Amino acid sequence: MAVERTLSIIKPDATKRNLTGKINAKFEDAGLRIVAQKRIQLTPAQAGVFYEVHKERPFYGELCDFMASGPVVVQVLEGEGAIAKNREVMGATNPADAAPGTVRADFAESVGENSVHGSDAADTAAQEIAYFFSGLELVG
Ligand SMILES: Nc1ncnc2c1ncn2[C@@H]1O[C@H](COP(=O)(O)OP(=O)(O)OP(=O)(O)O)[C@@H](O)[C@H]1O
Repeated sequence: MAVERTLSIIKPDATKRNLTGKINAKFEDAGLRIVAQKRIQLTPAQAGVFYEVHKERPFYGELCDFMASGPVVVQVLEGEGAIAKNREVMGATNPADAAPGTVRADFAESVGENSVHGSDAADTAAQEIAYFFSGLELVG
């Protein structure tokens, strides 16, 4: 399987509860290497651009406000099959459906405030990484 990179976000509900280290431990234990990482505060408009694909969904406004409600940690994870592996470690969108031991099963508060984001495909991963990181910030 090819080595891939994926964009991960530790969302405001998780940074607020000091869960960054525990979530990163799950990524690293699964063989994902954190090759770039920074803590930033998004504006609702910046969150809106990131989640543009969801703009027709009823929860779009709520989602943008939530993503701007506190700091997020944006990070690039690297490893074999990293995109699918990260989504496996994250668990289902709704924590009630997430498999035991996943980030969302252990930490998410609701379907909206669900602790993490992860890219869903190679093309979106490339776009999402470029939204937050410059080439200079990405070391192998
Ligand atoms: N019914 C809902 N009510 C409120 N927020 C929601 C709802 N469904 C999804 N969301 C929010 O929108 C995000 C994107 O939804 P999507 O269906 O793409 O889930 P996902 O692919 O598991 O999550 P992500 O894109 O964050 O990795 C979710 O992670 C969640 O924060």
